Amino acid sequence: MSKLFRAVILGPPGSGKGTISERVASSFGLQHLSSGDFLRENIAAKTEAGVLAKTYIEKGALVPDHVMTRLMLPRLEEMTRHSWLLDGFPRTLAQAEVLNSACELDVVISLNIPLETLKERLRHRWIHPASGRVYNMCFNPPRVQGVDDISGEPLIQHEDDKPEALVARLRHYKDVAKPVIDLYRAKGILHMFSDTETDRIWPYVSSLLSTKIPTDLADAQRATTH
Ligand SMILES: Nc1nc2c(ncn2[C@@H]2O[C@H](COP(=O)(O)OP(=O)(O)O)[C@@H](O)[C@H]2O)c(=O)[nH]1
Ligand SMILES: Nc1ccn([C@@H]2O[C@H](COP(=O)(O)OP(=O)(O)O)[C@@H](O)[C@H]2O)c(=O)n1
Repeated sequence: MSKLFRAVILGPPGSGKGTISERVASSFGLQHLSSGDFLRENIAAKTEAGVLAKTYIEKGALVPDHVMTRLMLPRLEEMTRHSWLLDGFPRTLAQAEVLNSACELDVVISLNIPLETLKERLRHRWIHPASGRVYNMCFNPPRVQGVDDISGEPLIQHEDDKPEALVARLRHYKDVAKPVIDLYRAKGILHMFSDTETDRIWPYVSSLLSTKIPTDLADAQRATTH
C-alpha cells in the first residue's frame, strides 16, 4: 500500500479552512475531517460530548481539550487506512501534543487572514446543518437564496457566527494558536499563506500539495472516488 498522507489546516474562524479543505479533498482525494462538523453532528445527536460542547460553543468559547481529544481520537482511529486533512483540530497546544503522539503529520497549512476580512466573511456565512456545506451570501451564494443547493433544505447561521460570540472567538484564537504554530514551525512542516482571498491562496496550496502527495496515492485515491 502507498504511504498515507496526513495534513492539518490551521487558521482563525472564517479564514477559509473549510473552503480550502473541500478543494483539497476533491483535487487530491484526501478525506476532509472537520472537527467543527463533527461537533455539530454530536450536538444534533445529543451525545454526551455534544451536549457538553454546546454550552461552550454558544458562549464563543473553546471546547475543553479533554472533550475534544475524546471526540477526535476515535474518529482518527477509524481513518488509519485513509489519507486525511484535519480541519479545526488541534486548536490548542495540549491538543497538538495528543495528536503528535497519535500520528505523524506530513504538512501543516496555516492561513493568515486580516481580522477585518474575517469579521466581514463570518457575517455572511450560512450553513446547511445536516451536511456542513458552507455558503457565503457574497463569495459563494447558494443557487436559490436561503436554500441548500443539493438537498433543497433551509440554511441557517451558526450560533457562533453571530456578533456576540464572534468577537470573543477571534480575540481568543490568536493567543491559543500561537504555541501550536510555533510547534509545527519548529518541526519544519509549517506552510503559512497570507492573503485576503481564498482564490489567490488556493494555487499555492495546490502546488505545495502536488509536491508533497505521492503521485501514486493521488491517482489511487482519485480512482476510488470516481
Ligand atoms: N468574500 C470571501 N469569502 C470567502 C473567501 N473564502 C471563504 N469565504 C467564505 O468565508 C466564510 C468562512 O469560510 P470557511 O471556509 O467556512 O472558514 P473556516 O471557518 O476557516 O472553516 C464562508 O462563508 C466562505 O464561503 C474569500 O476568499 N472571499
Ligand atoms: N478543536 C476545536 C474545534 C472547534 N471548537 C468549537 O467549535 C466551533 C466551530 O468550529 P468550526 O471549526 O466549524 O468553526 P470555525 O471556528 O472555523 O468557525 C468553534 O468556534 C469552537 O467553539 C473547539 O472548541 N475546539
